[in-house]
Amino acid sequence: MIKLAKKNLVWWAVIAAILFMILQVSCDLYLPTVTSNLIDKGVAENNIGYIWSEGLKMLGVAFIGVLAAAGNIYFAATQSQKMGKKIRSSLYRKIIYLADQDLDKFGDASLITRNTNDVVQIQNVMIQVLRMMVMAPIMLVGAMALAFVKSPRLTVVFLCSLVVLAVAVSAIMAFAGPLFKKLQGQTDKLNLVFREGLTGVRVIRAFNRDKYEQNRFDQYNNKYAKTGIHVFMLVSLMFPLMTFILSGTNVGIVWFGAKMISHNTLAVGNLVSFMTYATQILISFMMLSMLFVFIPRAQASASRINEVLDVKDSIVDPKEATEVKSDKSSLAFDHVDFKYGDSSKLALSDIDFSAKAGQTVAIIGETGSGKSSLVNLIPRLYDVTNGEIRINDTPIKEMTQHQLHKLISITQQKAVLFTGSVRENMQYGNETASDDEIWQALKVAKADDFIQEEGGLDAKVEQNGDNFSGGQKQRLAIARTILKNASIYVFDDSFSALDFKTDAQLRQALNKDEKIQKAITVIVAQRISTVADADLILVLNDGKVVGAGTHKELSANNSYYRAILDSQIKKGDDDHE
Ligand SMILES: Nc1ncnc2c1ncn2[C@@H]1O[C@H](COP(=O)(O)OP(=O)(O)OP(=O)(O)O)[C@@H](O)[C@H]1O
Repeated sequence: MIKLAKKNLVWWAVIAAILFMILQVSCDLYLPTVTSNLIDKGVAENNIGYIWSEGLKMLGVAFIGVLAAAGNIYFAATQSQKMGKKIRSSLYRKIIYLADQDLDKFGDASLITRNTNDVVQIQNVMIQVLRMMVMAPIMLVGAMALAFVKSPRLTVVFLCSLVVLAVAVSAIMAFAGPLFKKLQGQTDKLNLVFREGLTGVRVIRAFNRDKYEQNRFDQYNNKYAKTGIHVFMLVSLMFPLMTFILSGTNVGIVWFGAKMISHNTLAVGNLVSFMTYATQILISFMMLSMLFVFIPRAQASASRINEVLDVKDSIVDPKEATEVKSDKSSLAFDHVDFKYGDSSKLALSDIDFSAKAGQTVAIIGETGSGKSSLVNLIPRLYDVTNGEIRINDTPIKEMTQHQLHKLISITQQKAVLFTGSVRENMQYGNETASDDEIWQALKVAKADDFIQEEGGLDAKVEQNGDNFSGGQKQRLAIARTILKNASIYVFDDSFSALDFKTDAQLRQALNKDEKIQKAITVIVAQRISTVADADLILVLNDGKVVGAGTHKELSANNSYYRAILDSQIKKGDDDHE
């Protein structure tokens, strides 16, 4: 947590909070002495003038104490909120640039918990540190010294209470600390199940699994609640325990104090102030103990946050980037092998092909054959294991990711749209695109008709684009892709949600588009009809290229391609029957 605090502390707010706290504690420590003077010199000697002046002094000191407390709370809260904001910001920035394999390692639910719940834990503890951790030691030492001055003999009484309190609090802490850590882990699990249920709600209903999912959620929810009850029961035990020990201490002080008063070795005022100091000492001790319970909990959160922030970028930019020519597009895979993370099996092996400006490369193959893995290597979502990929004759590892991504425009297998207007979504890859250009792209993507019906470019796109059908979302994503000026356009199974007629019309329009004609198009598809016009078709099987050529060549002599072709002709016949 210290590492996180060092990077994100707002120093001026910390210093202001500490100064205000010192002022507040000084007032709190001075008040019992004023009380004692008021009783011994004012009340006992019936000195009305003295009572007035000390009374006003008391009010003044108490008022300054209240103002100081308000100042401390203000600056402690400012520091904690600003620190939380900085941590959330750094986390978000880190997550945006995390390589896909690292994102997969943490999982969405855990990353969300780390950016919300874990940051809140640190914020809460930061406020307490700036209040209690500053207040308690000063108060403890100050009150002990002043109490000792009032009566060294009576000090023995609260020293005994302090030992009892230390034993009780340590016992509670020993149980509560690990439970707090467990609670954080269970929050992760709960969020994971909740998120899965939320995203898969339609599947759950369609498969009648609502009871099963509800039970699964309840299981984690119960575990979380059970740990929560244990932990908070333990912590709330502190307060009655503290009251009990405090009352016992006061009884002891009054008992011995009364005897000392009867022997004229202690003044009444001193006994009253002594009791206040004893209370302050025990409260300070209690505050410190509470901090030792909460700090480990925040520590667990801090390590979870650091785990993300400390991830070494697996996709690294070169120290000195090469200038990339963008006048003539080219794409080359040079004997590329690729495997995921620690997997022992290659997902792609010996992929070797090249394409020039104006050409279309199509990739076809069974599900799981490695099509998406292959296109994900082009924008360096993953790095190749062996071999090299070159764009416009420059190895992609010699460009910065920013340079590389400027050269590529991609439509993913699952269309992703953002909340906002259609115009905002379209301008995502080309901020300066005019309305005319957007309409042109929508026309090519066969999306102009339904956008017109929806009310034009200002039409709303709801969360995940849920107010559009699957096919409409695909067409919008395709329009966004072609609106961007790029050297390579990648369509990862983007035509799958379109009907045959729209698919054919869209590809025809794409072929006529000037921008696309100057670039290279990579199309991943399942249907032969989608890839038949391509200049080069790669047939993938189990991560290997088992056929490469045009539709005519492959239909004539490639058994894998023929098998796909036959199955689709057969399916087409069946569909017509
Ligand atoms: N993130 C990942 N981590 C580990 N293995 C993966 C990952 N993504 C895919 N794979 C594995 O890599 C292989 C190729 O998957 P890929 O998604 O590239 O196939 P695909 O041909 O695009 O399939 P589909 O047509 O179903 O989209 C599969 O065996 C899959 O299990």
